[in-house]
Amino acid sequence: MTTFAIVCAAGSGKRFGGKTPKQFLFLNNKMVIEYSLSVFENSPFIDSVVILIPSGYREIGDLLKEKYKKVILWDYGEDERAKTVKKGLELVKGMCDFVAIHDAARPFINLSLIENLILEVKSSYAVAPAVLAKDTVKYVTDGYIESTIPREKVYLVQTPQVFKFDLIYTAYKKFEDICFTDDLQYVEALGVKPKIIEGTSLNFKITTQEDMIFAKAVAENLFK
Ligand SMILES: Nc1ccn([C@@H]2O[C@H](COP(=O)(O)OP(=O)(O)OP(=O)(O)O)[C@@H](O)[C@H]2O)c(=O)n1
Ligand SMILES: C[C@](O)(CO)[C@H](O)COP(=O)(O)O
Repeated sequence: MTTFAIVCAAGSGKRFGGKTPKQFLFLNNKMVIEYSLSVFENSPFIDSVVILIPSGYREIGDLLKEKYKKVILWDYGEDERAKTVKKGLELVKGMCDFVAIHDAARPFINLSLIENLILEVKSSYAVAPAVLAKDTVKYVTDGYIESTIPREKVYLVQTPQVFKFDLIYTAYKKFEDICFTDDLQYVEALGVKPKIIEGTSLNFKITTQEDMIFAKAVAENLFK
């Protein structure tokens, strides 16, 4: 059984701001993207890695391919995350049985998370880490609360989202005109129920400048 990781690193970071995409900023002595690449590199459950980058960043693509032996190729992504993923799926078609789709902007994954996801995907075909909402959750329209959602049923879903390749490829093909915000939704749209396993709050996505303050603290204290 062959498992590839597709690392989505083609975003421009509009909400984060600045010139350099957030996934290429340095945290201690390596770029944000390198934290997850290191974990994939060291995981016995991942065979190869493909990276999608923004246009204009060829040097970084070459550097990462040189430094991480499992990175077999990089290519340019597209203007929407979903389109970037679709391109990645086309690139690895016919090469793997399972695929782990990951946000480069989520640096703090770990080896046991990868192991748990890969063990689970063999029976559930679509699986992702998620964390239960900690705060009370409100459904709001125009600034006013309409209802309170039972928080024991609300999970915040993360990446890597791991799939049987044929399932996610079929789903992306069928709904190729829709840009969902995560990959599970393509499978859900087929009528398949993906599995959730326990994630960790450390696996947050660096989206805004505020997140970078937390990322620096985590990198400094836990990942040095
Ligand atoms: N066209 C895109 C958009 C996003 N991504 C990647 O998908 C992940 C999650 O996306 P997000 O946090 O939204 O990143 P950006 O799109 O860069 O941010 P923004 O939406 O603020 O522009 C990131 O690793 C990002 O690089 C991608 O590969 N291709
Ligand atoms: C895929 C994802 O990280 C799951 O939480 C998220 O949906 C990405 O959303 P974004 O708008 O591309 O940041």
